[in-house]
Amino acid sequence: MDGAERGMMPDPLRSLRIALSGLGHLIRSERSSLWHLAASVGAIILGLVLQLSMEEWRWILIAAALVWAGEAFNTAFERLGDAVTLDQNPDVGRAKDVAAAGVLICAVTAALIALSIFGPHLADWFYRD
Ligand SMILES: Nc1ncnc2c1ncn2[C@@H]1O[C@H](COP(=O)(O)OP(=O)(O)OP(=O)(O)O)[C@@H](O)[C@H]1O
Repeated sequence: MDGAERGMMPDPLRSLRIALSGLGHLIRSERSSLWHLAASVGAIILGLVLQLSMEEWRWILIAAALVWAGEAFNTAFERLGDAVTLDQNPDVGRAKDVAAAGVLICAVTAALIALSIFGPHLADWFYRD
């Protein structure tokens, strides 16, 4: 196998490194990522305090992943839009608006999931005798 063929082989470590570098860029460059980070850490702490079940943790994991993935795709669209043109362009503007709508859908869904998991626990905690 020559060098070129080896270059064609999938390298899971390289792919992981690239993905982590993208995640680093997401956290450093997007202010909203800090809110997602705070919300994720907050949900983990609250989940530990309220002693969530395994099933409930699964839903919290899905909710957090939904928001992070939505934000990642939105940021990717923003970068691609900016690479196409920094001038005003209705198609770029519309693409960014639609990507932002995707984030909103993910965030609202995640908030509803979190409410349905934490709500009953918090109600029990507040109203117990
Ligand atoms: N090149 C463009 N042409 C037309 N409209 C644009 C363009 N770039 C941005 N816009 C408009 O401005 C909005 C905000 O775009 P921008 O790239 O500033 O993202 P943002 O929402 O500020 O991103 P974030 O806060 O997540 O970094 C877009 O949703 C779009 O309506």
